Amino acid sequence: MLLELGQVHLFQHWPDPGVDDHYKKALLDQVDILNSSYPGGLSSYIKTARELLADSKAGRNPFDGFTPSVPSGEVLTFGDDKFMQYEEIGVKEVRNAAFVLVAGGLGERLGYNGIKVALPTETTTGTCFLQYYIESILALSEASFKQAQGEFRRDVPFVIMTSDDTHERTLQLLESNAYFGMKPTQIKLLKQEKVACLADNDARLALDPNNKYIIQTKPHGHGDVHALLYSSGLLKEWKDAGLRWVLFFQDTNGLLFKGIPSALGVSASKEYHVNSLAVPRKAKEASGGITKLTHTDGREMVINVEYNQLDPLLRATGHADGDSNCETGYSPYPGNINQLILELGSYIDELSKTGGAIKEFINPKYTDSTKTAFKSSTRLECMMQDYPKTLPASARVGFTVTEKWLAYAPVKNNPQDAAKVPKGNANQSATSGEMAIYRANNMILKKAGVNVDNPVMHVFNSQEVEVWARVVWKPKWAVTFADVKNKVSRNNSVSQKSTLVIKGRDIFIEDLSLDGALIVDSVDDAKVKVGGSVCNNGWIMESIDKDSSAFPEEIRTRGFKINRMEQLEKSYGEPGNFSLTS
Ligand SMILES: O=c1ccn([C@@H]2O[C@H](COP(=O)(O)OP(=O)(O)O[C@H]3OC[C@@H](O)[C@H](O)[C@H]3O)[C@@H](O)[C@H]2O)c(=O)[nH]1
Ligand SMILES: [Mg+2]
Repeated sequence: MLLELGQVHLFQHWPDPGVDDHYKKALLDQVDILNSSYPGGLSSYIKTARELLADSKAGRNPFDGFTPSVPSGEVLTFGDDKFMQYEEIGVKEVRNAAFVLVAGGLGERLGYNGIKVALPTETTTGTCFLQYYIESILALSEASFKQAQGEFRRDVPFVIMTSDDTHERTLQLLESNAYFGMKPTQIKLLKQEKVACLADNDARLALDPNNKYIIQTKPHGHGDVHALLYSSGLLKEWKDAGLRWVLFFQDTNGLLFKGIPSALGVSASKEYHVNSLAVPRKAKEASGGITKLTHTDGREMVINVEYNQLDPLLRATGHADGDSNCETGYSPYPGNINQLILELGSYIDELSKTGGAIKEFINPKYTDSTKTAFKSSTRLECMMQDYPKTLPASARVGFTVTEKWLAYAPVKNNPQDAAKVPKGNANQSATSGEMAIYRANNMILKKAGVNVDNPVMHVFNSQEVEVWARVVWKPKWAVTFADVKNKVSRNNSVSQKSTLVIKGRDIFIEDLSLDGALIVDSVDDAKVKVGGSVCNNGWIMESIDKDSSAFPEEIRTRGFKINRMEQLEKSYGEPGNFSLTS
């Protein structure tokens, strides 16, 4: 097969039989993996690569013939009637959903030594991303099944796509934490394989510079998730079990689940086959723009245009300013946060046609303008949000825009790069990601009638951030705004220096005046009223030096530590009614 595919160079340097046989066999084992893990096998990979390499050499781009324009979608405002209705519908639908986390990326921009899902979302409680995701899925499904009295309770499936870079450590994180409360059978890990590198325009496979019996490989991108789900047989299993929705999300967004219920409500109400979540986007931010593309032949699609392609596309189609803000101070194109909600039936139909293959792209770096040689080997790549590109015109493809403070604060940049982000654009660092969680929780409490102090500005790791009271709650306390409103009543106030951690489910905040740190926990059958005046020295945030070896990497990367001076900590371990009033 390899000879037919023009890959004779892989063998030309081979010594006589009997020499290095075991390396030669290993090469063929590797070929076997590369062949079986790609939809259509290596022949399909090489064919596509030749086409895309020829297009790239000729300077044809995938957007040729398309004109971009601003699409219209569902725009939500946190806390209004429509938002709350969608949340209610969305929670109901969770029992028919499966969740998929793509976590195969190394996070080169972040430069963290561990896996990204092990990073703390915030350091008040130290909850890591994976724990937050799992507890959110559990809390949402609990809320969903509660509404469906008597209905068969299934375990809402959770899939994590890993890669060789993340697989072992993800598994270890789950195992050493008892799967954060999920049943081990509820979670499936699917590992993506890397793809073969290409050495030249003829798509000759590249050999590892240090070992001529190994084909060099690189990541193929998060688009692999579709082929993996399809070939795993899980989609069919889910369909047979009556599921309707598959929700995709990424590895480091501490606000991720705040936008899920309403967006799922939008999907269900509008019967969207594809619903992408978006937030207002600042020009030049590293997030793709949701764009309507109209082709000269009449074709139309609403699709993500990746951040590195938006500016050239706009310039090539008569927008001299390229990727720039409009009069609103934002890019007119909503920013893709890569949380996708797919309707399972149409998803399976589509993947049955494509085998899970996603439209790919190639990005070779040429040595010179003749475009005959590459600086280093290249490979095909694909993105999960490109799934709609092959859909028929009849597909219902929409998107939902929510406020940025509510739904998106990823941790993607290391402190040095985050400090260079233009003022007004998101830092996307561990520092800003943590602050965004406190801000969102304060904003939500404020909307529910709590008197919260305004934030103060602080500089940590050379980034200026708003510091609000450190308010954190477990997902089981509230998954929707209606839950928050139900658990907060009368006159409450929280000062800026405060820390409020709510760990139990039935904790009711009533006439609380907090100026300090308060941590409340309770078992599920305890009902606790939290009120009165709580005043203590609290937990103070102190700047630290990001280069000081005195602190672990998780702390250095945010530029502050929490000094736990004094707190009121209460835990209710027995069922019954309790009241904390001081
Ligand atoms: O091969 C891969 C690459 C990445 N991933 C995962 O895919 C997710 C996204 O990866 P990155 O964080 O590198 O993505 P980027 O920041 O480059 O862009 C992504 O998020 C922001 C959106 O606006 C972009 O449209 C989207 O492509 C992560 O969860 C990562 O772990 C894989 O699972 N496999
Ligand atoms: Mg990336």
